Amino acid sequence: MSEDVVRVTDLTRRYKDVTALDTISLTFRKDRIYGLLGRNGAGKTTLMSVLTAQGFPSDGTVEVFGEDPYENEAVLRRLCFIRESQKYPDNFTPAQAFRAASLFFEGWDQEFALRLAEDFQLPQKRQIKKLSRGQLSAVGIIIGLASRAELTFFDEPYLGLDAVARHLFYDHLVRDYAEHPRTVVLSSHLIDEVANLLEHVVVIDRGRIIMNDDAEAVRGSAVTVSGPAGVVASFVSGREVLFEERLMNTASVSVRAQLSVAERREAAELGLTLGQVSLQQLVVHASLAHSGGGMAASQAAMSAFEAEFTEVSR
Ligand SMILES: Nc1ncnc2c1ncn2[C@@H]1O[C@H](COP(=O)(O)OP(=O)(O)OP(=O)(O)O)[C@@H](O)[C@H]1O
Repeated sequence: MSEDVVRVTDLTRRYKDVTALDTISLTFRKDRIYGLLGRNGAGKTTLMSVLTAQGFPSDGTVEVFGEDPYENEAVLRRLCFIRESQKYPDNFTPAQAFRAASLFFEGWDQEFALRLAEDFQLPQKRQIKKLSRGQLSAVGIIIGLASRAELTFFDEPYLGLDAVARHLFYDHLVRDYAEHPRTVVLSSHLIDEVANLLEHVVVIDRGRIIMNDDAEAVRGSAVTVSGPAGVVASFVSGREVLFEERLMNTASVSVRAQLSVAERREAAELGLTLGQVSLQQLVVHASLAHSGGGMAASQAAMSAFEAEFTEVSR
């Protein structure tokens, strides 16, 4: 039996003159945590909307649990989609939202929901419309976690959440996932924060997939070499330079490379320092390159781009 819970083939989604998704194909496997990353307007929400039947393809096919999800109750009951701007019925309290969720999701764990509500310090009897922005996000996060849906989408779920609450979310997600494996698709601009959660990374840029790889493989695909500029230059010669920074006579150059033990030893003998390139930097570089930003970017350009890429409105 197939381990794919999602199978998308040549999916295109157009909104009038905007092509939000452009002939993309991908699969999401059972019991993995996916990061769905990309710049503003890349097409992430559109993809999640189509997969959860809240939007429909203009072209191509979408299968979720082997079936077309559109108006398919049996499939939709196995999905949970938590959006950035999640809406609830007027006058609902969190307690009522949890009750409604418990009726819909077979795997709902009320005890877990209450524990999460306590951790997030969520007033459960206050009307949702009176909650703060961060508390509203907490309601969505609790429903997303406690539903234990086989396929859970979190689309930038933490608008307004403070750093403590965001880390609570990450901790609970990882721990609960270990006990109750399922497929989670997390869209986020805070790549460094979520990097350690992700097992697989899908990056979309202007409606196209530009990266679809195991997170470990992505992380291991590059290295930063630092030291005297001339020595660094000759060590990285012939390799694809992702970005570089120079300060006086020293340089720090990130290159696409998986160095062998011998190469690492050689670097050490030359007095060079090797460092990891973060997932965020690699994703930003991929987006920058796809946007026509050229090959190697200066560190300043990278930083500016990174700030723009990871900016979240609060
Ligand atoms: N209902 C709509 N009508 C017209 N254009 C739309 C509609 N929804 C989305 N778009 C456009 O489709 C593109 C993809 O939007 P989408 O919301 O999927 O991006 P995103 O990757 O989720 O962005 P963000 O990170 O900013 O949330 C954008 O150019 C957006 O303006």
